[in-house]
Amino acid sequence: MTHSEFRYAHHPEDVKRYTTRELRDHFLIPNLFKENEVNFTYSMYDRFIVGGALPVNKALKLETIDDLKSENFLDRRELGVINVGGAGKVTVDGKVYELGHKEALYVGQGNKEVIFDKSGNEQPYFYLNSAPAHHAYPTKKVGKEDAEVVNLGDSKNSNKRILNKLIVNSIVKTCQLQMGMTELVEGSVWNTMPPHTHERRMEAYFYFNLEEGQTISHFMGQPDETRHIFLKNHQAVLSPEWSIHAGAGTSNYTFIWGMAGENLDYGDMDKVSVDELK
Ligand SMILES: O=C[C@H](O)[C@@H](O)CC(=O)C(=O)O
Ligand SMILES: [Zn+2]
Repeated sequence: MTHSEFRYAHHPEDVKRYTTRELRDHFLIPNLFKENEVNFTYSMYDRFIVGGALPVNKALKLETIDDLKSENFLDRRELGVINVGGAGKVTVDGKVYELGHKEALYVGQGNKEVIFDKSGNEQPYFYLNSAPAHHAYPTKKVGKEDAEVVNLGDSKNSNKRILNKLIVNSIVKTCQLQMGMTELVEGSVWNTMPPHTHERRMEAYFYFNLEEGQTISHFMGQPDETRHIFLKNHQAVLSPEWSIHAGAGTSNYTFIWGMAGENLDYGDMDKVSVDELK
């Protein structure tokens, strides 16, 4: 079964007046994983789709949704998949890709049948990002050993983390999509601090590997007008092009970042220093 929810884009002047409830309704994606369902949130931020597929006792098909008005989901789109659970497999037009924990798959535009399933007894959790695409690039698996690893931060500033570029243009050809995974080292809690914006691209963060009973405060907003949203494990949040996107947990955690928009230049960021934040 497939569910989809629609989200409009927002003007930063309007968001200044949002209540906690409104911020959560518009930006937080609280329920990505439901048993035997594919759940999508279709946003007007670069028409980026955030989703989750949780095949428990049956395989799940990537079905089209009303918002697309296309016969197949990937007729005019590309898809990124990262498995944040146990061993799973994704079958793309008959070809099987085994995806272990923290492994990624790029699925090119034009593929008709995509099936998410378990590989054995373990429970896979497939996190999905999709963006409009105008060219069919080849489908490609990106395993842990294929990742481009960047060490960021230090324990003195509680932001020591390992950034893994997975679906980026130096590793796999894409039209718009960029995805990767950042792992916070034990004792470190801050991601993307110092923060940045990139008006050329929107972004979505998906937080996982957060221990039971812990929480993450995700920070958004223009650098001089910030707001926060408290998140639980397995929740995602949309980041408008005008917004910072950073977080601090009550413990360490891992998160997936996904972006789409004007360019494929990962390093195109407008950096903000911590003393500019308000
Ligand atoms: O535009 C890029 C993204 O915000 C992330 O890659 C940042 C991140 O993972 C980090 O600093 O921990
Ligand atoms: Zn960013």
